[in-house]
Amino acid sequence: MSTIEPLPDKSSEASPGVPEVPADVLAELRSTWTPRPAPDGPGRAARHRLAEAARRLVEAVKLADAEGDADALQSVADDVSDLAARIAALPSLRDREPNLADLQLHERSPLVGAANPLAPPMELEADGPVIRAHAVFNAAYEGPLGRVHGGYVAAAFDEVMGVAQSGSGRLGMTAYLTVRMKRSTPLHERVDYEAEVTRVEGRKAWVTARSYAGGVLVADAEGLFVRPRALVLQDEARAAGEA
Ligand SMILES: CCCCCCCC(=O)SCCNC(=O)CCNC(=O)[C@H](O)C(C)(C)COP(=O)(O)OP(=O)(O)OC[C@H]1O[C@@H](n2cnc3c(N)ncnc32)[C@H](O)[C@@H]1OP(=O)(O)O
Repeated sequence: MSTIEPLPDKSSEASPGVPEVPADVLAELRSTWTPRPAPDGPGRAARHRLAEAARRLVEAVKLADAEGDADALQSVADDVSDLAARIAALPSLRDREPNLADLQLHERSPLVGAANPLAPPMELEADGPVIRAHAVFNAAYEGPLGRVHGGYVAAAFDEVMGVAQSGSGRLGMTAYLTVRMKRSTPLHERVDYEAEVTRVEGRKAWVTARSYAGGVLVADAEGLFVRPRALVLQDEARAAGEA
């Protein structure tokens, strides 16, 4: 198995075809995913703890043996069902307008959200124009035995690349995402990601990304992010108002 050099520091490199984005604009674009801050109060800390407990619960359920004690499984199914009802009876985000902290990707996303039990969660950081991330996928993400399911391999890329597109100076939606899975992505060990914008044309931005396990390239991806026409019209109206 060939290994590669540690991920290069590209923080000071400008790619041809990618406009220079002023630091303040970039900071604003990236404000929806800032690296995860400490919880802003005891309620949020408790919510993160609940999500982490739910992650352990999901993995434990996934691994529960059908050949074990059926009565014990029925009993914990009753307990989990009661717990779900207790949580659903607590005040819900469905009942109020979300605030900025609720809307942050690092809070709510199914890949990086600390409050979302579906998220491993991935950790994100900016290194100049390059977005780096890492994650450990537990047994709940298993596709082929001992390996991450291909859909989650692609989803992790979409998240990292969706953040990296801010290097284009604007945000768009994933129009296409092509992932080349060169090797299996392993469970239970750290997977590293890096992504950056490689080309910008009008409202289209192309982003490439790579993932590594133990320093070995396991997958790479290319995606097109398109700023929706409706948002472009809003941008133009705002710019005309400011002129
Ligand atoms: C706004 C910030 C959100 C951040 C989200 C981050 C990542 C995500 O996970 S997004 C969720 C998954 N993605 C989606 O749900 C996207 C669904 N699709 C859409 O909403 C629309 O098709 C959208 C926005 C991509 C394009 O729609 P629209 O604004 O009408 O653009 P449209 O006029 O059709 O196309 C614009 C240009 O893009 C090109 N284009 C659009 N889609 C594609 C595609 N799939 N492949 C190649 N080119 C495409 C068109 O050919 C056109 O090119 P040109 O200007 O050269 O003729």
